[in-house]
Amino acid sequence: MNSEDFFRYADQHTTPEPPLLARLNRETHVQTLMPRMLSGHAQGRLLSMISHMVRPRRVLELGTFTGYAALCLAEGLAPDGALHTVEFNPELESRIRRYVAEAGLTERLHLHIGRAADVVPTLAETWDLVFIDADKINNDAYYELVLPQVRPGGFLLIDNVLWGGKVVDSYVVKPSDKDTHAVRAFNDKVQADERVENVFLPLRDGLLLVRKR
Ligand SMILES: C[S@@+](CC[C@H](N)C(=O)[O-])C[C@H]1O[C@@H](n2cnc3c(N)ncnc32)[C@H](O)[C@@H]1O
Repeated sequence: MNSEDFFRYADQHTTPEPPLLARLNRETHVQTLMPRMLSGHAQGRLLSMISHMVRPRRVLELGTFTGYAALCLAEGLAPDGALHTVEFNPELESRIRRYVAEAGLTERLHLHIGRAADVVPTLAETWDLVFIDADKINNDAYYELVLPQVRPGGFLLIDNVLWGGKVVDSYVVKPSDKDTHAVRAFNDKVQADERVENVFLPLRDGLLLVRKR
């Protein structure tokens, strides 16, 4: 049995996507150049489940893409909760806003078009839950930027920490492969970071679940 069989079985035993998300998933695959950036069915349901467990008042996402994960993370918001998401590609804006409106979240889901490093310092919030999923080479910069804004006991999720499997020791990384070096260094840093507790989930392309002490 290969890993495709395992992933298919896992999908078959995970609550299906809500219809709006299934439509956004399909539209993203038909109309965008890199649809595999979208979190997708199983990871999306995990983000929703974590959001329901945390019941966050304030959620931050870095890297919106078409808005799929933002909609999943918004599912568990507290009644007075709000989600801020940052995307630097303005071509994605109209689709994101259309789906946010269809989900009835226009008042609670705030899209910021700009670079994460520029937008985050302008948001005077204390975060209960943060999803870092933008340009991976800057994972560490975003982690250090947002960690002081996360409440003690709050959570961070960092996506693509397996980086297609290139993080494992047996993979020989070329010196020029800056992204892989950055993802490896970031994962090692979090593992040694006394400020947090962490669990590495080998779901999809790897999700690092971090709790600030
Ligand atoms: C992996 S995708 C996000 C997927 C989305 N979180 C989801 O799960 O459906 C990464 C996104 O980050 C955006 N991005 C890249 N660099 C960025 C930056 N410096 N600031 C904000 N967004 C950035 C890209 O344009 C892309 O849409």
